[in-house]
Amino acid sequence: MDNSHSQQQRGGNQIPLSPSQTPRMSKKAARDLQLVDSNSSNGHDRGLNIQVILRCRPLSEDEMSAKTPVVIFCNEHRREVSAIRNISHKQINRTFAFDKVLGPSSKQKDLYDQVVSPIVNEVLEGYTCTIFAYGQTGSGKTYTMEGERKAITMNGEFTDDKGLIPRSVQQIFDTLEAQNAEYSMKVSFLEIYSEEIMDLLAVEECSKFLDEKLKKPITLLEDNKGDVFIRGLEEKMVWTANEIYKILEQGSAKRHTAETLLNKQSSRSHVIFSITIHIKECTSEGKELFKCGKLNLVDLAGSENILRSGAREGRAREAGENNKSLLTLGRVINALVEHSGHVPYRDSKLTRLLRDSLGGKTKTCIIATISPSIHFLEETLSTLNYAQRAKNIKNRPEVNQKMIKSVLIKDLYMEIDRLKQEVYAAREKNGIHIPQDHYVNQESEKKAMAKKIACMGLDLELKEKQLMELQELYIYQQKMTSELGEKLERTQKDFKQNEHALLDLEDRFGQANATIKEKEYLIYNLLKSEKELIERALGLRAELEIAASEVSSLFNTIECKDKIEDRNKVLIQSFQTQLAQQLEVLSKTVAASVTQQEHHLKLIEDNMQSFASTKVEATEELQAQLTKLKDLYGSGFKLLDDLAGELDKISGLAFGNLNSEVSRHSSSLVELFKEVISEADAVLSDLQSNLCNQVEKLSAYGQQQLESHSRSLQTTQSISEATVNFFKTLSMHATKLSQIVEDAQITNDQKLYELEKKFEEYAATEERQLLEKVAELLASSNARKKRMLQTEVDGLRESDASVTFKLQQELSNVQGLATSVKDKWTTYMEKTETHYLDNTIALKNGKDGLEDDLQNCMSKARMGAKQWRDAQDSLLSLQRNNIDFVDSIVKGGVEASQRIHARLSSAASSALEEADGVTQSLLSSIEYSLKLDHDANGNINSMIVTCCEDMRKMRSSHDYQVGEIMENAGKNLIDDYIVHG
Ligand SMILES: Nc1ncnc2c1ncn2[C@@H]1O[C@H](COP(=O)(O)OP(=O)(O)OP(=O)(O)O)[C@@H](O)[C@H]1O
Repeated sequence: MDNSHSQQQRGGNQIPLSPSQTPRMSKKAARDLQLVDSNSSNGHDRGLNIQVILRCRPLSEDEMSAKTPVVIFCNEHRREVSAIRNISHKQINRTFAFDKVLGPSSKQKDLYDQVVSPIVNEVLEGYTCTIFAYGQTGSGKTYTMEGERKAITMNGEFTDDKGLIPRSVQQIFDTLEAQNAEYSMKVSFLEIYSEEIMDLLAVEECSKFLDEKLKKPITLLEDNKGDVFIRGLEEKMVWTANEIYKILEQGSAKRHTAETLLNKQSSRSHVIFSITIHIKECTSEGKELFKCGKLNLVDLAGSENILRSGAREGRAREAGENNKSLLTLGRVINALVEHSGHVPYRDSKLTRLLRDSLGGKTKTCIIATISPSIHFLEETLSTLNYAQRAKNIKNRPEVNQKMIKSVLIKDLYMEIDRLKQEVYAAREKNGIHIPQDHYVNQESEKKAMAKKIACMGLDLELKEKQLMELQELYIYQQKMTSELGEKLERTQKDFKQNEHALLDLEDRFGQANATIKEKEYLIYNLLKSEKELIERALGLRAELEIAASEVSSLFNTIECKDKIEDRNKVLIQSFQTQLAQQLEVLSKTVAASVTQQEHHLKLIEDNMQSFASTKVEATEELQAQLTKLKDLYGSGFKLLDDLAGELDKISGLAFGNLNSEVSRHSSSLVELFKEVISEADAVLSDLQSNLCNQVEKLSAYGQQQLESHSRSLQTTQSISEATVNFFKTLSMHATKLSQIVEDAQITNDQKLYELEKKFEEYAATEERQLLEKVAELLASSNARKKRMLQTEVDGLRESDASVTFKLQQELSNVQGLATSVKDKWTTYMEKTETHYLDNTIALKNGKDGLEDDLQNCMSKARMGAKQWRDAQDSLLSLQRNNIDFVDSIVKGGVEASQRIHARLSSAASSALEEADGVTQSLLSSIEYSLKLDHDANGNINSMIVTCCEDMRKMRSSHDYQVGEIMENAGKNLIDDYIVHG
């Protein structure tokens, strides 16, 4: 009937174990021992998901009386829980599935039977199992783990409200007793508060320092292999269930005492109650083995957030630390679910201690507790999310290795020795004394702790700074909150005012609705008509766009035309400038040629004048020589007359008979001389007349030359004048042409501007009219526009054609003018050539005549000389004939005659000599004159040839230039008007 009693009776079956002995230590020892049983073959080593149970508590009495709405609905059958909330602005409808769902009506027994009992059986099989209770404050964690405080009756019996811990304890003992097993059991009870571990089973040493010693702080350490163990944790051996209940009561009492001191600590601390069981087994070979099972029952702190839990100032750290454990637990769960490489077990003591329960070899169950109240919906959803995530964690549960008795005993002896040493050290010396290796370990731990403390100090400073910032933020937020509160109040006031206004507005709204309906009908009709209008307008717009595109193409054409006209203008201007340049060159060439010709003519004139003067001089010299000759002959004749008178006198005196003869001879001689003189006179007069004739001819020839040259000068001048006139006319025509082009352009521009203006006016008018009478005007408008455009285009074409015609006319005029000028030029050139040829012929004739005359003169002179020689011969023969005859008669007068003869001879020889000299000089003069003539002829010929050549060259170059210019101009103009056409 009393479980504790019955257990005490079976105390002899229980195995005493060291308080610090844990399954981890068993593992360590097992390395040196024989491995008896392997759990790898039992099929439980495969990944097994953590079991997650959802428990929803019922509404409390207060909540029920306040008619708190329920927002959580559990479907145990489908193992689903739904959070449903319907508010106008926000709608929540979420469903979560778990391994088991226990609704508000579920009892403690239901949970235990369905969930915990199988776990306890696993523990008794040698597994380590952990059960977490997770949820917000007041959701029923403690109720689930421990049960109602009044669950124990006055007789020490439990009511139906007892939690899973007492039920588990009861089941363990019941099972072991039923098996009649030999076992040992130890329990530990600790609390993690502000990341500090408190041993809830520690003995109170001194009531004086109750506060300090109330909970003995213990440390969490890791060995070299990273396994976690707790130094200084009390593990109490228990033999009966009642002992455990007492321990639980004591531990809870400690918690409650602290709670009164630290103000509701329970909801912010994590509590772990552990039961470790060693059960003896005998193999078939008779060997004694010990299997070890462990059950961890964890009541976690409330999962609500720090601010909501009301942590302030000094308690912020506490809340933060507890929250740190919870947050780390969450992060560990996330890391395990997401299979990330690093799992932050070491970040909190809770996760360090329960490392094996999360992703390790432990069988784990999480009981998530929630409230159905609407007020905790947010936290409830958070818990549900958290639990659902935790569902995905996989553990690989393993049965703890079994140990043989001897090893276990050896291990226990070692532990006893260690404890004895501690006791010995304590007895020998005052104060605290520990063994050497413990001291060394503690020192190293101290150093590590000091380092850690330094780091934590820095961390603390940082955290304090952050805290300050957060406090400031918090103050600011509070300020904001108060402001917002004020605003809210104001808004509420406004809201009330607005409510009245809203009612008015509602009335108005009703009226307006009716009006709107009427207007809607009107708008509908209007929209319909507007739609039709828009369709029509769109059609019209399309047509307008087409018209606009046509107009733009027309504008483009006109623009193109403008460009062509501009180009023509530029071409004409360039042609004009080119023509002016070439004309200038031509006029310069003509002027140069005229100057050259004038120069040539002057040269010819000078030459002719010099020739004429030379000729006149020569002729005068010749005349002078002839006169001299005449005088000489006259003096000779006079001398001869004198001699003859003397001879007459002598002969009259000496030879009377001879008078007749002498007079006969004399008369015959006189006659002869007269004849000779007359002949000589005739020859000389002939020569003189020839020379005069020649002079006349020369002067006539000079005159002729002068006349011809003045004629050619006149012709050249007239050619120059004609050319200048031609160019003047040409430039006048070019000016006219450019004027015509400019006029045409101006007219076109004007017309285009008018067209544009007209088009704009038309477009505007049309638009206006179109809006009024769209459909009717469309056809007429288009026709009008087309007509207008056609008219304008025709006008433009006509003007273009007229301009083209004018330009062609002007071009033909220019061409005709150029042809006539060319003809005139040719005629002038032919005339000039003819004149030059005539002049040349006349000059040649004159030259020939002159040569003939000179030849004639020469022959006459030769004849005169011959006659003179004949006369001399006749005289000599007459003298010889008369010598014998006169010898006798003129014997007396021989001497005189001889003297006379000698004198005559000397006179005759001197006369002959002089005559020869004169004749010689005459001949040389004639030769010089001939030479001069010849030279003059040569000069004149060469000059004429040069002139002719120059004229020919000039003519050909002028012809070519003028032809080329005219040809180019004609070509350009024709080309341009071909392009324009
Ligand atoms: N399933 C349930 N059925 C009936 N009553 C319950 C249930 N769960 C909780 N309660 C009641 O709700 C109250 C709060 O429960 P409990 O103290 O266990 O919450 P808690 O989560 O442990 O809170 P804290 O974290 O503050 O310790 C208790 O009075 C308890 O009796």
